[in-house]
Order: sequence, then C-alpha cells, then structure tokens
Amino acid sequence: MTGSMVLRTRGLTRQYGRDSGLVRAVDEIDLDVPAGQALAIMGPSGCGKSTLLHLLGGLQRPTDGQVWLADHRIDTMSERALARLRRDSVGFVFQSFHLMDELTAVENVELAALLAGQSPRRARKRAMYLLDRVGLADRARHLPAELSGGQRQRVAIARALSNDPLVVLADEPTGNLDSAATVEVLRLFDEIRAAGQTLVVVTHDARIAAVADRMISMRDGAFADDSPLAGAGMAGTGSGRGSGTAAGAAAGTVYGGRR
Ligand SMILES: Nc1ncnc2c1ncn2[C@@H]1O[C@H](COP(=O)(O)OP(=O)(O)OP(=O)(O)O)[C@@H](O)[C@H]1O
Repeated sequence: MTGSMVLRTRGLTRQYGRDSGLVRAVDEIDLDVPAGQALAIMGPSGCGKSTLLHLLGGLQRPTDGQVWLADHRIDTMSERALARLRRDSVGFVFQSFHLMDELTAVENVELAALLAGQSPRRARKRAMYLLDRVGLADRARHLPAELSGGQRQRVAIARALSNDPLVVLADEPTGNLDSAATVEVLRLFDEIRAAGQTLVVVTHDARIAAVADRMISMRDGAFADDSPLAGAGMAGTGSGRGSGTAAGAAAGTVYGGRR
C-alpha cells in the first residue's frame, strides 16, 4: 500500500554493465512523492536523473528494489499491464519533444486517447481544450515542423495531460529551448503545478526552482540533498501548494484532471 503517495520507491537500484565496468546509475533510492507535489530533480551530468525518471515511469526496469505508482507495484508488472498503466496514468515530456512529425498538433495530442478507445469526437474536444490551455488553439492544425521549439514542447505538454495522468514526468523539458521558450514552458509547468498536478521534472536548469515545491539534488546515483522550497510559483502569489479538495477542485476546473 502506498497511502496517498503517487510514487514510492524502496531500495531502488539500477546498474549498468558488470565487473570493473559496473555503474550504479541509481543506488538504493527511497522516494515518496505525495499527490500534488511538484518535485524537481537536479544534479551533474551522469548522476542518474534520467535513469531514475525512467524507472519511476516504468520505461525501464530496476535491477533491484521496488517502485509503486499509486497502488500498483510496477517493477514486477507484466510488460502488457505496464504499457496500459503508462498510457492511462503517466504523462511524459521529453527534451526532444517526441512528437509525430506527420501528425498535426491536435492529432498528436489526441492520439493516445484514440488508441485508448475514446471516441474521435471526445478525443478531439479534449485535445482542443488542452491546446487552448497551453495557448496554441490557433496552431492546432500545424505540423510540428511548422512550430517553434517552445510551441512543440507546449504541444508535448498538452499531450502529456491528455490521459488525465496521475503524474507528469518530464526529462530536461527545457534542454532544447532558448531562453524565451524556456520561460514560456516553465510558466506552463507553474500553471500545471498550481492546478494540483503531481509533477516530477529532471533538469539542469536552476530556474525550475521557481515552479517546484521540493528539490532533490542527486550525486552518484543517490540523493545528496532533499529540500522543500518555500513560496513556489512564478506568479509570486505565494499561495504555496494547494492540497486536498481545493487543489482537486482547481485541477478539475483548469485541466479537467483527477487528483
Ligand atoms: N544504457 C546504458 N548503459 C550503460 N551505462 C548507462 C546507460 N544509461 C546510462 N548509463 C550510465 O548511468 C549513469 C547515469 O546516467 P543518466 O543518464 O541517468 O544520468 P543523468 O543524470 O540523467 O545525466 P544527464 O544529465 O547527462 O542526462 C551514467 O554514468 C551513464 O553513463
């Protein structure tokens, strides 16, 4: 049982290679991420951030330890069940966007819902709603190649929200963006955070602190520091983290989400 934790790990370990070439990319990590938390994970290149994120999202299997997503133990789950759980409960945002080049923005956003069996009409409606939320309603019929990097990442964020995920996992979401686009994307994460969405963002960008309410620093596959951040929020409202009913209600209003 995970209580109200959206993510939970115990002794989570992932090693690569063997013998003298052995690397413990993630080394016995215990982590609890409560619902509604916006967690930033930072640290030097190679410290294990991406590997940890992949383990949390069930994109990779640990070599040791356990991972739960809500009440689901995912490290031992069958590939098929895990694929379904990822589709239904996790929203991924990657550094290089990973949009389908031949699909328009709205088609990219609605794809997962269509694959999950939602009616085309409902999927389109939700996709248009989310594109509007990320400020791209007028670019819905553009192909990724016709969008700027920041706009592509906003489409990817809309897509990540399309399955109404329990958690959004972002791996260097601003890594390919210029400074102006980075600010745009961080602002969007701030809105998502304020709406009560559980969020884990791996990044090199210290500006992420503005949109997180907890910061973990990693070194050599382990946590070197784990600190709450006061007064999260780019808007400077100082409203802190919504919790419980209020956050759920806000999420319901802004993103139609469940918390
Ligand atoms: N497939 C792999 N095979 C072997 N070693 C790997 C593999 N993937 C990652 N590693 C090693 O595991 C360690 C952690 O890598 P990881 O990509 O998780 O770090 P990171 O903190 O995300 O780095 P960056 O910030 O540069 O993306 C590194 O030493 C890396 O070289």
